[in-house]
Amino acid sequence: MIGPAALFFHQGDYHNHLRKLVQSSLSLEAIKKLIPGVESIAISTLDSWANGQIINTFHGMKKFSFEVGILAIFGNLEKHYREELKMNYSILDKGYNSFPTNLPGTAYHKAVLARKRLGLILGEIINERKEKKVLENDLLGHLLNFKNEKGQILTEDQIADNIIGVLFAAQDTTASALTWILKYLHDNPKLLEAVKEEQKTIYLSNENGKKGLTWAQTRNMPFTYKVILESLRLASIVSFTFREAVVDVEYNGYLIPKGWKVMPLFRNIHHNPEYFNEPQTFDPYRFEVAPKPNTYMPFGNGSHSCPGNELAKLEVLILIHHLVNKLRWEVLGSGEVEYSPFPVPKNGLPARFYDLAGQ
Ligand code: HEM
Repeated sequence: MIGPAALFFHQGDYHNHLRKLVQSSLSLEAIKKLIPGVESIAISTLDSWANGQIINTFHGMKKFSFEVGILAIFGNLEKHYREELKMNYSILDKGYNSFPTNLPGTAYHKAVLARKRLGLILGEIINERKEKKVLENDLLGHLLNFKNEKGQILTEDQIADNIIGVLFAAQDTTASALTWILKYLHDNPKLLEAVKEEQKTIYLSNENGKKGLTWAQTRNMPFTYKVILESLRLASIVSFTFREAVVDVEYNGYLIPKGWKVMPLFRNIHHNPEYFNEPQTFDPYRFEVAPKPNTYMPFGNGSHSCPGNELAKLEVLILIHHLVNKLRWEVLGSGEVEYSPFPVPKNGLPARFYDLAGQ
């Protein structure tokens, strides 16, 4: 449903080539340039919540992370394309994990049709780009310009699968992280005050937000950054991954034979008291000391680790900056967790948001 040619389903040469393309479109140099765009998406997202109605925080954050994903992939894409992609992707999103009954009316069937339409829309965008012949530095530009050592280029299907793959990898993960951060800060008023203080100083130096955030400012939010690290540890959004033993491996006296599937459980490592004292306590200050090597892996590890981790942290910092400077929020939901499939506070953390200036 996501697309068989998406990079995370592959290894070897094809994976290496694609990973380089994705990595270079999400490098520090590339994401620096996205700051004004991400900021304007953050501001309009928050403005739409500020009237006190009940918001499903996770759904709201999903809209935000999707728009940021579109920006990183296509740069400034025309509005009608953005809307069509958004509408069809949300149908795909509802059906990709449903029981695969391909009968009219089922979520699965609707998702299959939406996936076909997404392929067509992406085809149109690709053709337009090719006609314009401009060399863009976004992910689509990198995918279109690729040629391997034999001079082969990527097919339209390979490009479409990888675009949908990146959107898939980027959306729920980042939205879940943001939702947990809002919950943890709400539950820990002293920590929220410390974040506010840090962000207020930056806001004031930007003439009450009249000037946009700079790259240097986003790299100098030490406490907010620790809140993000600790939220990723405690929530462990991607709680495990799959690997396959490519040779016989001996581990702790056990033999893992070649070909066996291995499932490293990041959450168990993140919640192990040997590595993180009182692991169930939300304590950003623990990150004043760097964790031991290989005990902190919210973005995975090795050749498939997350190429979007810097963009994810950047967009979270930007959203939190504007959130704490402009709004206060009341959480209405309980503390329970549900898996959809990523862990999210129950019912997406229903909350009311109020404009601080209007009070
Ligand atoms: C807080 C947000 C995020 C978290 C927690 C997260 C976590 C992860 C993890 C744990 C993996 C590795 C899975 C494995 O090893 O099997 C991964 C892979 C990946 N992530 Fe992220 N991610 C986040 C945001 C993003 C964003 C914003 C993007 C892109 C814009 C992205 C793109 C990818 C891609 C393309 C892969 C597959 C890499 C490969 O197979 O080589 N992620 N992510």
